[in-house]
Amino acid sequence: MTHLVLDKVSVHYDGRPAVERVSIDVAKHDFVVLVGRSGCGKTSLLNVAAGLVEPVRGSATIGGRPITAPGSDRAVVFQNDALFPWLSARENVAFALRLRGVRPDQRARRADELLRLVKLEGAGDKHIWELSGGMRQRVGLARALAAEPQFLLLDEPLGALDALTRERMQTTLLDLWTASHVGVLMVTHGIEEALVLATRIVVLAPGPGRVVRTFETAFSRRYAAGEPIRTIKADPAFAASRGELTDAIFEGEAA
Ligand SMILES: Nc1ncnc2c1ncn2[C@@H]1O[C@H](COP(=O)(O)OP(=O)(O)OP(=O)(O)O)[C@@H](O)[C@H]1O
Repeated sequence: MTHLVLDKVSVHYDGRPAVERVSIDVAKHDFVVLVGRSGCGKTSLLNVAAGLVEPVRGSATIGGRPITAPGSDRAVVFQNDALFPWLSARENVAFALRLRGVRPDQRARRADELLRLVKLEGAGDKHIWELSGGMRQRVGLARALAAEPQFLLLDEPLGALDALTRERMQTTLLDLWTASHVGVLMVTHGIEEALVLATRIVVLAPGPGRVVRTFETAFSRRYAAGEPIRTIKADPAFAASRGELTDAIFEGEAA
């Protein structure tokens, strides 16, 4: 099985350490979430995985091959992803299909399949400026999946959304992850979001960024197995994990 592996990665900016010796292993079917206080290096690590930042020490590999640049095996989605506002939702997704070399006569059908996957069936003709924030973010995800990546790299993809839309998008993300068999590496500031989505949570601390705890979690697999998200969140085990994760994030911080 293909793994995306960061092995003892250190990142420096202008000679100053931002991340020290962090190791993360994402297999296909994993949903690994990075959490931690501001400045602990979450985005830097995602950028290493994306091939946008080169570590000063350690290695980043995918399927054993070094990551040296962005590649079609990884798709990145940011908080405010730039879609083309003058194109329709379908055309935005079709654009990514064109880059992949999909034949013109197949693009619209495939784009509609991807829009269906993110629950935007029927919105293909709408222009981006006609869509809500949550709908735009779903177009961004459909476009990312158009490249048929093995791994999705998500940097606060739901951060700009209102609380209710964000909650709904969490289950959309889980549905996508289940249906598309991609490995996910995601950054979030949301503690509950991390618990809902992750199969593994990596807690980082700043000064410089390092791993302080790793949690294996089962809530997202329970959702994937058919348990309703409300039931999962009402489980006392969920509240207990939330407390434990919060403690791990703020451990060592002056009260
Ligand atoms: N391009 C850059 N040039 C210089 N310093 C940088 C650069 N990018 C990040 N840093 C520094 O590296 C450290 C880690 O930043 P990074 O953005 O990876 O953390 P983060 O955990 O994602 O933060 P946040 O939660 O605030 O988004 C910070 O101290 C930041 O100031």
